[in-house]
Amino acid sequence: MIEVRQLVKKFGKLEVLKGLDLNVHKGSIYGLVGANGAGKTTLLKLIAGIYRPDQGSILVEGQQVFENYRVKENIIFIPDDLFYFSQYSIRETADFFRQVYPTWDEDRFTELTEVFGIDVKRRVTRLSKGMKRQVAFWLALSVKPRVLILDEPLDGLDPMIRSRVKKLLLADVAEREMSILISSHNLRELEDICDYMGILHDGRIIIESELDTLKRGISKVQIAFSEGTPEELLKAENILYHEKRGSVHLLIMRGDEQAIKTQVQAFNPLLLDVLPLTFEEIFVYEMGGVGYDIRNIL
Ligand SMILES: Nc1ncnc2c1ncn2[C@@H]1O[C@H](COP(=O)(O)OP(=O)(O)OP(=O)(O)O)[C@@H](O)[C@H]1O
Repeated sequence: MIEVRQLVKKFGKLEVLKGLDLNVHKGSIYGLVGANGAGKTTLLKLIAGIYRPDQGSILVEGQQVFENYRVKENIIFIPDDLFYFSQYSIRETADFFRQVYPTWDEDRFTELTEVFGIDVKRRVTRLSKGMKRQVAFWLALSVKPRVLILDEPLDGLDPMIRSRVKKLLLADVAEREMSILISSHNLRELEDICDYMGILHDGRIIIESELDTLKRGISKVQIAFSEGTPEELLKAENILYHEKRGSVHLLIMRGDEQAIKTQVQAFNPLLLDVLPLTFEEIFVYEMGGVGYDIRNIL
């Protein structure tokens, strides 16, 4: 659905994206994460066709995006900093969307009044920050795009609306195979809704995986032994991180839960706990591998 190959983007001398590859499958939700300034917004703007790539290609449904209005008609981008025409009411903004997007669904717009419930005569720029964000989703969902690109999307929505918007997004993915690319620092929320994850670091996607696969392949292990610790176990190649707290060893190990249990039980531990990592822990761990401090998450 979205295929990004060897993408390079520079701002003056600053090379933000350095040959980046990314794949979003049709009908999936892809969570894009990375440190502040990693280049997430830049990447989303490139995929939405707002920026021109310096090198590489961005294909959406097999077609280049930049200056291709046919493809852009099927893409909605909700940016972090929303833009609305200053004099327009919600109704006038909706009319503008109806003219721009051939897939605009007026019935859906009316139906969604029940969810968003803001008077359509109100001028959008005079609404609160959260209400402006609600209008962005209201309009986006009424377009029924094939691709939805969201930059820090749910920030500022109250918990009730947040949960309803998530349900609406998931329903569109399930029913119409809409694809969503979503950038957020809220890893718990991403873990709830995404099926793929990509970690952007130093201008590239350093890890791209189905979330389940990512989670199955790595575990947090707590072990203790009645007598001395078997050095042989601690030398195992699949141990990615080791720390001793009192008599308990905390390990991050690659491998599925059963394989890890079999491996460790051979050394007769007094205590053995194999726990899944949350996506937040996996992210912090993987970033640890590229120079971040991970001690505090264990
Ligand atoms: N229009 C621009 N002109 C010059 N530099 C830019 C421009 N847009 C972004 N940058 C720079 O590119 C880098 C990546 O910025 P970007 O906004 O894409 O990061 P981000 O991953 O979205 O960050 P955050 O998580 O803080 O929102 C930063 O160093 C930023 O200063």
